[in-house]
Amino acid sequence: MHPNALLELATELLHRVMRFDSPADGVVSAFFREHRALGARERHTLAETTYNVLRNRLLFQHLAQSGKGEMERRLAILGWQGNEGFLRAALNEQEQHWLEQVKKVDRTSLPEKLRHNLPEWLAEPLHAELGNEFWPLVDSMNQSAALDLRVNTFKAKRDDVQAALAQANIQAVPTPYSPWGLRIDGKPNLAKLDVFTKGEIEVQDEGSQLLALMTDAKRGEMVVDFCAGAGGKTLALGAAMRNTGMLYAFDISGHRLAALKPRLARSGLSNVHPVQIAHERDARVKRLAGKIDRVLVDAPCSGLGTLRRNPDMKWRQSPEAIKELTQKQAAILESAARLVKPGGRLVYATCSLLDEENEAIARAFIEAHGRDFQPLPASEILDKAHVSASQTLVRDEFLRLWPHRHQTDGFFAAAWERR
Ligand SMILES: C[S@@+](CC[C@H](N)C(=O)[O-])C[C@H]1O[C@@H](n2cnc3c(N)ncnc32)[C@H](O)[C@@H]1O
Repeated sequence: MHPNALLELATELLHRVMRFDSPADGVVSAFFREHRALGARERHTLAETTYNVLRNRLLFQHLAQSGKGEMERRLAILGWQGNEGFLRAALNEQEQHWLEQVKKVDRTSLPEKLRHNLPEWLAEPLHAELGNEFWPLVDSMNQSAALDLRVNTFKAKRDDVQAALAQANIQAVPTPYSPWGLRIDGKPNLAKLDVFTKGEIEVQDEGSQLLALMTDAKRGEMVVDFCAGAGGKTLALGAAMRNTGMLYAFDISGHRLAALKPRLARSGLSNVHPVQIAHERDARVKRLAGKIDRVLVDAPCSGLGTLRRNPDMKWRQSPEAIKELTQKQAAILESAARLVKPGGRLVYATCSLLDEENEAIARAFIEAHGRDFQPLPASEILDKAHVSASQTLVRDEFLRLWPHRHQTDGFFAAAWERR
């Protein structure tokens, strides 16, 4: 493809993504389906350029002010993640000159907001919470995430999967905390590997694995994954239950639950029952009141812990949207709590970094239900689950994961036992 044609495609893709009306990964996939002739390297350049612009939006928009022509084209030039010579061949003389000038700007001398590339409403609470660790967090969120796998322990052992991957020239090392995890170097295509087609592995961030470990579902139990989505955690819970007992996967989204089906088929689990509910107070939920051993609420949240993978979230979220989410989170937790039987466990989790979606929800819950629910310290649960260095993963009684500290997405979890 002619260099300028690829740059034009990057420009068009940025136009679409930067409407911020739907998630960037979906927009990129739809764009690739429209342009089937694109080769792997071209797709890589387009996707990585887009993500680089999303990560550095404020900085690039500032730098782009000095250039001429379409804004999105200038942003694509600044964020280019392909061959440099190829890019140069796409630029006219004026653009080449502009780019040379822009490269000379001392970025370290720019105002803070152009260096952290976060909206102010997000930068402020993170700064207040983290102090000196704010900048390491910013750096870690601007890098792409490692590829983590969860070994399906119902079907395979971690060592054996690691050896099978090595045979396929894929180097994997055990994840530092989760006893189920392997971390892979690079982003190899896994879909055709035997270990994948036989259901011995699933792609899952180590932090997500730790949420399933916090739930500690056991053989023969009745378990509810209240917000199961496409079932990342459901599959981990089902494997921990050794395919026994009964695991309900609830969600209001039929298409997310549909995406669970092929994963279930690969996993070899037959103890999972996906149920599409209308809302958290659905009659099918009420029927199970007081009967469930473990309930995981992986609540809908701002997703701000996943900025390494979804940098568009920081531009698509707003304080108003988060406020609405917190009301939903409290309502879902309230309903889900009714399912738990005496002696049973309730886990509330998010992939958000914000106190208001995490500790604040957990504390309000315990304030209202302290008589019925006893907090369980996360470090004790994690120790029992053979998670290494559990003390480094918690704050107060809660699990609190940060990309810059733990090389996972940002996660929160609180656990209680029903008295
Ligand atoms: C964080 S995602 C779940 C991710 C999933 N647990 C996984 O591991 O892949 C939150 C899910 O909550 C679902 N949801 C939103 N409102 C809900 C409600 N009122 N009751 C149950 N699920 C809900 C969303 O459809 C979404 O799939």
